[in-house]
Amino acid sequence: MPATPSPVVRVSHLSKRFGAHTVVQEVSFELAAGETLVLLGPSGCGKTTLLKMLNRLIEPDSGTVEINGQNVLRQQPETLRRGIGYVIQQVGLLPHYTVAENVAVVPRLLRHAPAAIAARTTALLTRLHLPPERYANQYPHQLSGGQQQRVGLARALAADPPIILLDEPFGALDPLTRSSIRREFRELEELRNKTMVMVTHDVTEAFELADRILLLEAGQVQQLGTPRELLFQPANDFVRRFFAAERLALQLRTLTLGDVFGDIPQLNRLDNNPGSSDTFSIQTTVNEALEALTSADDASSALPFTVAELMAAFGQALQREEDAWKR
Ligand SMILES: Nc1ncnc2c1ncn2[C@@H]1O[C@H](COP(=O)(O)OP(=O)(O)OP(=O)(O)O)[C@@H](O)[C@H]1O
Repeated sequence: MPATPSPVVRVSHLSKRFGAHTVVQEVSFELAAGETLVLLGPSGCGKTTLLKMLNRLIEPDSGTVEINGQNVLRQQPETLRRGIGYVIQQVGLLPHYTVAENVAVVPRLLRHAPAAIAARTTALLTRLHLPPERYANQYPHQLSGGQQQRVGLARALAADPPIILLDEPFGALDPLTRSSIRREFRELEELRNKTMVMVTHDVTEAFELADRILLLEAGQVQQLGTPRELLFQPANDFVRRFFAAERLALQLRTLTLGDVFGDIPQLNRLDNNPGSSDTFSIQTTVNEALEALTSADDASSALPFTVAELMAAFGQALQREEDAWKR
């Protein structure tokens, strides 16, 4: 059997107290390369404190953090942080530096060659929908909140760190901008192979971006698992209640056409049809298919079922999930 690759991040029994208040309690998890873990939970549950212990912005009282098998306490915090991208809600761009200069901060510290830095900056700004000829020489105050957030992301990616920590990266944006940046973020080639830990208190965001979710309450792990596990196999009443208000929306986003219709021939045809394979597949979520079927354009003509058929199949799939869990 091939050896299991060792985790990129390993957190063991991590705890932190502020005065008499235990903010993070005995938290453990491991992250494989390329995995996205979302830290989710109510305000004040310890998400940010946990995140900041990964790059030593906060030192733990007990427990260990290992990155690539090395205890972070044995590394210089500055060296450690240069190898880990960090994106925060407040963005923290340097106001008297241009966009390009802000993006280049870490590569300059790392003494990358100027030509390489310029090429990387241009590529990243282009990829993040900030055409460099227009934005490279602008200052942060000349940008919208969404654009500043993109520059913050470009800066975190500039030195190509394998690990990225994100603390409410879209928190300051209005809901529409937020959801469109989130879509871009999901599709960004630069992020495909990164190992990421992201803090949010937005349940939809967590479900859209996470491979696994770590749900915290009062510093304690309530459940660690895939979005689907948290939704369909809640570990306790807290987990169940946490998702109750948005349960239907999350179920629609979690179950796919493959889940609800099984392996039916029409769906296989979808996969094999070059005209539609980019748009719909058995991995398309019920939510995406529903949006297409109810939209004004004719994207839905590629779908071999109606809204009513989709909803009926969705209802049956939910029942199957619940029955499987009861067994
Ligand atoms: N430096 C500090 N000194 C004392 N208490 C702190 C400090 N930092 C955080 N806390 C407390 O620790 C608890 C957890 O804070 P933390 O910021 O980690 O929570 P959070 O889950 O990220 O919250 P939010 O979603 O509101 O940002 C809170 O009760 C907070 O008041």
